[in-house]
Amino acid sequence: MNVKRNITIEEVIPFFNRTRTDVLEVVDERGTFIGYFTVDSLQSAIQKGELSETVESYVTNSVEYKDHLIEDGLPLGLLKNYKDILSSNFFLPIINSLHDGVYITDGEGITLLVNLAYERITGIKAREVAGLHMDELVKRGYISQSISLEVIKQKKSVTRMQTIKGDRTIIVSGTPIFSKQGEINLVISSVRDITELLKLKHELDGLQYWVNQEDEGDFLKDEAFHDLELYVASPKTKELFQLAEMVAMTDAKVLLQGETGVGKSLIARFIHKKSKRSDQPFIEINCGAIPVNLIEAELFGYEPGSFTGALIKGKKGLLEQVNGGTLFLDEIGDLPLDLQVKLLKVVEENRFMRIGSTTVLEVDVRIISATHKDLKKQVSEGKFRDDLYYRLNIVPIIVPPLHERKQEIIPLIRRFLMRFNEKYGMEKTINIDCLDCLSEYSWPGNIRELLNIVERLVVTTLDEEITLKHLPEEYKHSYHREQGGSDFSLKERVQQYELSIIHDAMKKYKTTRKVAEVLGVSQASIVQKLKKQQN
Ligand SMILES: Nc1ncnc2c1ncn2[C@@H]1O[C@H](COP(=O)(O)OP(=O)(O)OP(=O)(O)O)[C@@H](O)[C@H]1O
Repeated sequence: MNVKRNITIEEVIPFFNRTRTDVLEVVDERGTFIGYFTVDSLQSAIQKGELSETVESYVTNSVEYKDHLIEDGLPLGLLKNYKDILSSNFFLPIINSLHDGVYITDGEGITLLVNLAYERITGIKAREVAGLHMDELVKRGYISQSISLEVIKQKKSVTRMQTIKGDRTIIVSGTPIFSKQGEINLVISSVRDITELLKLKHELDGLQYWVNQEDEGDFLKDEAFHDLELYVASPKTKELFQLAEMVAMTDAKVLLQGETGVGKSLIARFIHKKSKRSDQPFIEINCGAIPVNLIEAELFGYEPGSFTGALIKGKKGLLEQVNGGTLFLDEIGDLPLDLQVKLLKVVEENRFMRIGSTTVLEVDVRIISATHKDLKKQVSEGKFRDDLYYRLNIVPIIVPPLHERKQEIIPLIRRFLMRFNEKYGMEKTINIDCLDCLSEYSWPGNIRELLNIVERLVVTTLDEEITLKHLPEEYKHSYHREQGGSDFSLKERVQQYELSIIHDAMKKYKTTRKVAEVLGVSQASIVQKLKKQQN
């Protein structure tokens, strides 16, 4: 802070108050430095009653005052030595009183200061790292990645989520402090342990779930839900089941659409249970799983000796067996075109003939169909008859994939955990990081996959608590990728990355042969990598 040489002692007093300094620079009219005006001079001028004198008459040129000048709130002379400031009796207690961890490096990445909270959160002691370059810390394995170095490289603030000590999740935010010349003087990184926060978040999710349960009232208490072991864990799913309940009252044909494992069969059974046909049979046939030449015989039945391999007495088809009840045609998109014609007759008139018979049989069957394919596209490609499509699709019910109803993941895990604990007489729990990781996973196999992994974890985990280390690698890829770092070696990380590429490709191309072709490696290598991961 500088003052003009011709201002009076009286006028200079507020400058001392404002800047809390004890030395001011004095300049001439052109701004050229001519000396210092100190608080001692001020005192002596006041004692002498020379308040109307100019500061120039009290100017001193002694260089000892230079270090007392205040710049950016810090004494200029001391600015040369951050270590002294940072380790001063004034600064250390302040920084040690913070709940968040603080890590300070200079502009080169040399560790200057680590506070107590940092030691507590990371287990890394200040005396072990003081004076070390961040590169060295990474090399010695203290940390997997240095945020400070990234800040220095990018010349801007950087924030990352990291896993430390295997089970703690932390958020590290590094901020650069620039000099007037635009160079980085210091990098201040704050470290917050968010494990507890995540726990709270998931407890809240869990709570929300129970609140929803209360909210469901009679809807959930209905025994149809319990018989089917069906959980309604979000308003979206509730709407879906309310729609299903409404159509259950009628005989309207329902077409359920959605990815594999989302719960289409379950909804079909729910509709049946809620309908007036509930005490009649419910029969499910998977049109994609039965060989084409057998579907016809299965559905329509046949007369004695109508084809080679037929039973002597002939056979009742499913349509006859399910008379009065509900027939669920799963994977309807796989039904061959010639059978679609025959099915259309049943759908339109409730009439059909057994194979090898000329007698028309009449049945009263409700048909619910389902598909994971885009049936409309199949119609436009000539693979599915449009008349049949419109007949079956009176009420379309679209079941969204699990990754679109993320808030259901944790409640479902909890419910399935309870189910399998009960089934296997166990008392397993799942820790919060594991839940967090599973809630970030993409669930290509939807609820079926979730059900299977929870059962597998309950049965195969020896510890009482299921943690991240018990999860198969494929469930951890996106989690580690998202967190931008982990305590894994480079080799492990490369392997994880490689596997995530294979998994993404498997989702797209379905077969190991095609994936091998696309990725330019042998099929055996893909199979081997996937197998290795499962072991
Ligand atoms: N809301 C739910 N509550 C409890 N379990 C569910 C729920 N939805 C689905 N499931 C379970 O997930 C598994 C897969 O469901 P389902 O067989 O109905 O799926 P899908 O869509 O018919 O699959 P696909 O197309 O492969 O036949 C089943 O074990 C089912 O009981």
